[in-house]
Amino acid sequence: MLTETQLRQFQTEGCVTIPGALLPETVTTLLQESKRMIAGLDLESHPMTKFNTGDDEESHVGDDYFLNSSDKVSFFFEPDAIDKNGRLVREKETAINKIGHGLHFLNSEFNKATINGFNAAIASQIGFSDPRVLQSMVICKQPSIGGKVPSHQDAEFLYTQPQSCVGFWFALEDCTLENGCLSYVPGSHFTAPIVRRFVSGPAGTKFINPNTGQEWEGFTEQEQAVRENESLFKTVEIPAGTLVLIHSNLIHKSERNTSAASRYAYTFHVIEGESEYDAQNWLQIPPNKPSGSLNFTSLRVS
Ligand SMILES: O=C(O)CCC(=O)C(=O)O
Ligand SMILES: [Fe+2]
Repeated sequence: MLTETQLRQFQTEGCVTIPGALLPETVTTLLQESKRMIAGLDLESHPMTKFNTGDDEESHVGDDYFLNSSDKVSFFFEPDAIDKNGRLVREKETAINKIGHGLHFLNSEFNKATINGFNAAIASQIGFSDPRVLQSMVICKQPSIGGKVPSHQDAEFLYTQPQSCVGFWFALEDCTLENGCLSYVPGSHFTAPIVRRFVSGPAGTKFINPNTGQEWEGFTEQEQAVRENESLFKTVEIPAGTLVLIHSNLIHKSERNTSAASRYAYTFHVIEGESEYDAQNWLQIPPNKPSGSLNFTSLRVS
């Protein structure tokens, strides 16, 4: 449960940190599980998909491997861990950017950390009536090459009508100023409308203007100013075990990891079952998955 102060902060700022949300032993288990999954990754059969939310033209986010990962445990590499011939230039243990997007139902430890009474109670406190877990991932933020996540709003990627997605982000290692801190513009969930959407179609992935449906033409100067004005961002250092709640419309980002320490985090996104999940969203859940249940996994525990 959130305290009243935490709930108020989420409502007014669009983001709140909840220390001690995971027991230390759960943090250890989830970290071990992440590393076990990476140890089991067979490089020979991997398509070497890169994941890059930056503006790099070369990014391969359109790959089927990425688009079809909603019901899998898929591994995405840091762009800087792969040379121009597609070969890994690091050990796989320090080369993975993220693992996703079906951990919440395919891995029993991540399932327990996701579908439980604590998370369900928070979901109901922040206004969900039918909370559904849509996607989950481990973000590794590897030492020295862990890429920055440019400022964005999660609703750009997980668009529902009305907007409903909330990110539940758990630090599995301390998140510090050196290893890729999160920061956000407090209150931007009220002031910054969603002006672009990341969609997939026959021609691959792209950003479109949600109002016109046409290709997105870039931020206006005013929109850009908010997203690039460092003084508007509030930086949060986050001890391991802390939960961070991120509102669908909140402008947030994270920095490159320039340190020698990794910054593992587990995050899943919840949407309201009664909201319409848009058919153009890049992430589509195949019918009858996971394993015969409804499209999304209900966060309610019975
Ligand atoms: O972990 C990060 O660096 C970025 C996280 C993020 O943007 C999210 O979970 O929505
Ligand atoms: Fe995000």
